[in-house]
Amino acid sequence: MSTTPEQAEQQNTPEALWAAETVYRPDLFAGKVALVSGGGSGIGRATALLFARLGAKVAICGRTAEKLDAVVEFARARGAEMIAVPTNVREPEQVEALFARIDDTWGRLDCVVNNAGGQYPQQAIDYAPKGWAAVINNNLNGSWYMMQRAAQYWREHPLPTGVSASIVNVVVVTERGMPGVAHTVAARAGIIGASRTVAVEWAPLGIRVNCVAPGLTATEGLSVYPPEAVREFPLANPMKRPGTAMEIAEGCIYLSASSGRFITGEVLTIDGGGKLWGELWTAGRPEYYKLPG
Ligand SMILES: CCCCCCCCC/C=C/C(=O)SCCNC(=O)CCNC(=O)[C@H](O)C(C)(C)COP(=O)(O)OP(=O)(O)OC[C@H]1O[C@@H](n2cnc3c(N)ncnc32)[C@H](O)[C@@H]1OP(=O)(O)O
Ligand SMILES: NC(=O)C1=CN([C@@H]2O[C@H](COP(=O)(O)OP(=O)(O)OC[C@H]3O[C@@H](n4cnc5c(N)ncnc54)[C@H](OP(=O)(O)O)[C@@H]3O)[C@@H](O)[C@H]2O)C=CC1
Repeated sequence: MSTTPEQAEQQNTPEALWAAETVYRPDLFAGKVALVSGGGSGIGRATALLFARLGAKVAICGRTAEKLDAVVEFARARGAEMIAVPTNVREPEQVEALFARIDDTWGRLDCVVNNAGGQYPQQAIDYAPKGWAAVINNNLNGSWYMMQRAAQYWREHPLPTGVSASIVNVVVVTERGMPGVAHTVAARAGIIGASRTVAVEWAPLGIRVNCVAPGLTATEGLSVYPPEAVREFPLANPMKRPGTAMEIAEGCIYLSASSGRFITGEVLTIDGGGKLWGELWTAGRPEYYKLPG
């Protein structure tokens, strides 16, 4: 299947996501509650809408209330149960309030997709200490506060016997590094390491912890990259196309649902083979690496 960048963008609207084909059955998450961070746009919105289509009650969080409200309004108009809880995941007390709101609303939680994140492209040698700290805080600390609070929630409110709780952390592909975003690769490698560790520590609580590593995916998040880099992005994998938010969402659902019940501590890479072949210069291609001609 070939998808142009323009087609991938068209597939990122709420209407297209709601209508998109999915392999999952409509009642997969009936009676269950999912939390998706960064649910106001991109991969998070696609995942939240897919959970809702599959019968889950869904809480979405992010820093910008308007983006969250638009998703909730869209989903409720189609019969879904969804709430928006504006939250900066870097602030532990806001994370605390988020979990309190979910508990007050539904008294239950089954799945967390920790998708909120972001960075800026720059050659690493020029990072300011404040910039490095901001990216680490967003992607390592923020995701950690969410994971840890979720585990504490399940320790206090165990799910019925035989039902596992699931955390999916959306990271980046770390195997080859990624020029221009060393700060985020460091943060996400930290989350992968923490996930593998707590997958063992939290198994006695019935909690599975996995990661999804998207390759280049056509979302509004790409707007922070230089046009030269964005032009080259779709060529960064053997399929020579960007992934779609729905393709990443279906991976998150696979790990969150009973299909993932024997999977923990794993990283599911969804990148069209990008970690095997392809170049991704997020801050533009340096002169040294330019090809002749
Ligand atoms: C292999 C295949 C895989 C393929 C994988 C492909 C990966 C590429 C595609 C990835 C796509 C995505 O992740 S899409 C998601 C992208 N979306 C985003 O990244 C948006 C969210 N980003 C952010 O919020 C910001 O970038 C974040 C870094 C966290 C900044 O948060 P804050 O609000 O705390 O920070 P700010 O006040 O804005 O900035 C703090 C400092 O950071 C530095 N800073 C911030 N922006 C800067 C910039 N553009 N250039 C230089 N420096 C900057 C400065 O030092 C700032 O200090 P001052 O100088 O004092 O101001
Ligand atoms: N698109 C891609 O090619 C790839 C994306 N990823 C990762 O996937 C995830 C989703 O990105 P994508 O959908 O593409 O881009 P988006 O920019 O659309 O999504 C990021 C979301 O995270 C939210 N967010 C960011 N920081 C915080 C915070 N501190 N607290 C709460 N919410 C926050 C943003 O909302 P708000 O600003 O309102 O808070 C936004 O809705 C990110 O972690 C990204 O790094 C990984 C690899 C590739």
